[in-house]
Amino acid sequence: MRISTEDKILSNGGPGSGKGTQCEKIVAKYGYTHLSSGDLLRAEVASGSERGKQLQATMQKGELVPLDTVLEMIKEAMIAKADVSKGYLIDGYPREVKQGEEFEKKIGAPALLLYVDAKAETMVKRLMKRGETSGRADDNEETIKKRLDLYYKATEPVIAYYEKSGIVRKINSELPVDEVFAIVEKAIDELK
Ligand SMILES: Nc1ncnc2c1ncn2[C@@H]1O[C@H](COP(=O)(O)OP(=O)(O)O)[C@@H](O)[C@H]1O
Ligand SMILES: Nc1ncnc2c1ncn2[C@H]1C[C@H](O)[C@@H](COP(=O)(O)OP(=O)(O)O)O1
Ligand SMILES: [Mg+2]
Repeated sequence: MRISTEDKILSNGGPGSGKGTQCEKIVAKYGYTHLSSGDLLRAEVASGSERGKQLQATMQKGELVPLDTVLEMIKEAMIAKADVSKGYLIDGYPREVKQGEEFEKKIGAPALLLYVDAKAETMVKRLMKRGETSGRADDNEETIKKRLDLYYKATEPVIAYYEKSGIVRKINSELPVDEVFAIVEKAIDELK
């Protein structure tokens, strides 16, 4: 499956930076198909499948699930929406450079990477707050710390990897949600 470049936007950034929040607003305004790797994985866990049980254990530890699993899920979800999609907004993928390389090989190059950026301190605060109601097994102090460490080690290099192709737009996510979205809108509108 190859999907044209202009039909793919990536949303990346640390845990709790605000990717999901901005993606929701993008979907409401632009009608893209939102595919969050974390949501896809949590749906698999919720299904109670054997594969889901293994994923659950990995996610609870704040680690990355195997590349093949997550790429296969994204690909399947893209195919399922191919007829109706006005373009895809892929959230939380790639989380390591290797995932980016495989994505380019199997699906194609993206047009834009929204780099949703917030300070570590801000992300921890937001995740602890989210944890009060999210019911997510990974929104606890210990796992948050591991996710942050892994983010700086494995995922930040992804941003540098895409900088080379000039598609990265850094979004200051320290601002209130609507102000963040104004920056996001500008980045997307520049594509047109
Ligand atoms: N710009 C913002 N200002 C304040 N709180 C925010 C902002 N963006 C997101 N949040 C809050 O931070 C938490 C994490 O946001 P979320 O979108 O789930 O992040 P991610 O998908 O990157 O983990 C949520 O509880 C959300 O309401
Ligand atoms: N692309 C990917 N590769 C490997 N593991 C992934 C993944 N996307 C998500 N996961 C796993 C590990 C993450 O810690 C967990 C939660 O992901 P998420 O919902 O995208 O987190 P958040 O939105 O808080 O950044 O799921
Ligand atoms: Mg999210």
